[in-house]
Amino acid sequence: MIYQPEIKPANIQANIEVKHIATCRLPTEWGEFQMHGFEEVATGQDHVALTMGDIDDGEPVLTRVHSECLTGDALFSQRCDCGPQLQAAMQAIQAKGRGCIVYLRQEGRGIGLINKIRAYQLQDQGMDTVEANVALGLPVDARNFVLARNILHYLHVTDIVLMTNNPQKVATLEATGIEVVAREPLIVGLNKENEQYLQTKHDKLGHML
Ligand SMILES: Nc1nc2c(ncn2[C@@H]2O[C@H](COP(=O)(O)OP(=O)(O)OP(=O)(O)O)[C@@H](O)[C@H]2O)c(=O)[nH]1
Ligand SMILES: [Zn+2]
Repeated sequence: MIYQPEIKPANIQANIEVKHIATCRLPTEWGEFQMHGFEEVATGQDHVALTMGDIDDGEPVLTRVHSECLTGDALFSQRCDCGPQLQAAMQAIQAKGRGCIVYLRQEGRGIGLINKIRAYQLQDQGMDTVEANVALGLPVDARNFVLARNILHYLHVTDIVLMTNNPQKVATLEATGIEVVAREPLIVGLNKENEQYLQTKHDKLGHML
């Protein structure tokens, strides 16, 4: 438990039940993972987890809880650090031969792709990442991490070493019942385009950068 009292977890989050659908091999540039497909029971929204090695032996599992970022993860955007973080997490898991990536389809911190594009448009006009969401009448962070807990529990993972710079993610996961035994920073992908964005994440969202 590395909960820091000054960091408040997000409000008690709704339980989003998931069901496991299928699992396959996923050979990647960073080794072979198993890819597990899940669906939310209520909506059918899909999510995946990538795992490597034996993760159900009760030992803490090196884990990344990654939120979908189409622009950063797939389109090589330099507006954020998501793509390099995902890559670094996969590399770290390969180096250990054991770990888990929960890939949540909660694009744009949960506001969805189109709203993220709207928010980027406002950021092009001078707002920061927080101000843009507020100006759109949207939550700054609408993600639900109970979902991640449910996926981890399906995989028999209860104790994790979490790769993140976001202390609120640690606190929120702990509030869901996941034991975060340690945090590993993921400071990669800095560039001229995302300098200001990362500064805002540090100043307004408490990220440890
Ligand atoms: N609404 C909004 N979402 C963004 C923006 N930039 C990145 N995102 C989304 O933010 C999510 C990633 O969250 P981050 O705040 O970058 O990082 P984090 O997951 O909280 O913390 P780390 O574990 O350290 O990566 C992804 O879903 C991205 O699509 C933005 O300017 N506006
Ligand atoms: Zn991103």
